[in-house]
Amino acid sequence: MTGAKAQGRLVVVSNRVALPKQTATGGLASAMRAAMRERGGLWFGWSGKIGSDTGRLRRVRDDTVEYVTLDLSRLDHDQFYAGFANRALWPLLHYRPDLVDYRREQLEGYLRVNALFADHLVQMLEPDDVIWVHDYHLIPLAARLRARGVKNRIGFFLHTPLPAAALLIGLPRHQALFETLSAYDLVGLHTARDLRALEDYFLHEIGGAMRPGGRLRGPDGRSFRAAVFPISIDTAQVVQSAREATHLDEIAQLETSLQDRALIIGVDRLDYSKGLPERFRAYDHLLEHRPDLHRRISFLQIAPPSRGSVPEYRQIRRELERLAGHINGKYAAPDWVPIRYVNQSFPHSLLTGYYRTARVALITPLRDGMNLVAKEYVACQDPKNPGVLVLSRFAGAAAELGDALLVNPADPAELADALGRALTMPLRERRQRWRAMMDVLEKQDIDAWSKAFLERLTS
Ligand SMILES: O=P(O)(O)OC[C@H]1O[C@H](O[C@H]2O[C@H](CO)[C@@H](O)[C@H](O)[C@H]2O)[C@H](O)[C@@H](O)[C@@H]1O
Ligand SMILES: O=c1ccn([C@@H]2O[C@H](COP(=O)(O)OP(=O)(O)O)[C@@H](O)[C@H]2O)c(=O)[nH]1
Repeated sequence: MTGAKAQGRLVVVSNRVALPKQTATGGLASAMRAAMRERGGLWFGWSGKIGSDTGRLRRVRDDTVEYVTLDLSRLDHDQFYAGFANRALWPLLHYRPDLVDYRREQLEGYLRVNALFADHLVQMLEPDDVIWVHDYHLIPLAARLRARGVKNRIGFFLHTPLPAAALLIGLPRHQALFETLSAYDLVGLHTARDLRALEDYFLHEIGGAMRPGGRLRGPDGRSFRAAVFPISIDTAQVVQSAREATHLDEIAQLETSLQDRALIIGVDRLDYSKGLPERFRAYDHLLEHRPDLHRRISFLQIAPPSRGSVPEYRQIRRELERLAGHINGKYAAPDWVPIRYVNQSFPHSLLTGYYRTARVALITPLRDGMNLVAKEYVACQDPKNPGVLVLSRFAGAAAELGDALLVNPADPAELADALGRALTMPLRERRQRWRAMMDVLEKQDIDAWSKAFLERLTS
């Protein structure tokens, strides 16, 4: 970090901002909160509020971080956040072209809000600031800043997967959007697969080139670096939080309610990318084929509602209610409920206790940029008696956590087998797998991630 610090204040820009004392249910907010705590600086983004006008600024200071947030008007919110970002880009980036609902006026709203972010930001910037922009909501922001004369170093990190170029080109006006990445100095991605997709897109779809030294050149002649920086968690803090949570009343209550049954846990925003219906069907499959497990296990799925203004999210919520009801109706006994399905968010400190109580974590997104819950689950385990992580091959975390039981989430039988194996895994094997994953998380924590990115950006 020293290299970056010498170059001035850190200015983070993201749509979602983790304001002090707010429960942050998304990984970007959780991770950047931890990263900003270490470094300090300015964090600029959406306030999370819809006002009568776009543009009202709110300022809060908390220790070393100054938060400046912007209200969005209903129209801007609907076109930018609930529209182009989450009805066109999100499904595209998660390999779901069938769900992409592209509308030109929403793209225009998206570009308008990016220009507005640039207008406000320009007024707050100092010449030595290092600017770090986050995620698919703000892809064209650097181009808008450059057009306003900003010469500072600007980095971009994509928190979602980047799908194959063949999918990216299906988006109308894709080049006008994605070629603006060349206005950044550095573009960071979670995995080598995402980086390959970016290179392939620039080299083979839009007439870019690879320059000697590995910089990518866009068709506009600007060049930038692109590299892999897998995001992580504040490992030491999460370990400590899980130890402390063992004393919480809520954890004792959960343990009492389990009556010695093994707890399986899932924690996901209610999002179609998280593979929740497939997971519920796999659990159904397990109960159907393993009657010996009835009454001996309990599955807690925490799924806080997310992006409720987007129709696909309301639909997945209805589908899951139906599936949970179906499974409980089929197998429940007067003293046993197979699925506890909870549409509520919990403070991070309490979640760490739930993770530690669980014998198995079932984390099976169809596609996920990283999935920090997987990493948090591992960090929260009791080293003497760790639980088992069942993890989708298609979560970015699988690239680093190869000692989890890796599964294809689309196959309920494969998933059910992995779950059965996790529930009976001998202690020795659980410890070996946990130790190998913990070694990764102790070395690659959130601090190492932000240092690596910022050092590369400022070198
Ligand atoms: O801001 P929301 O619309 O409420 O959504 C929450 C966040 O979801 C996505 O998170 C991603 O970032 C995580 C950290 O890198 C990563 O582990 C996960 O795989 C991603 O899904 C989204 O990318 C964020 O912008 C949202 O804030
Ligand atoms: O009730 C909840 C549910 C989730 N989270 C946190 O939200 C983040 C979710 O990040 P992840 O990368 O797994 O997925 P995303 O939601 O960003 O797609 C993790 O830090 C969770 O601990 C939380 O604090 N409370």
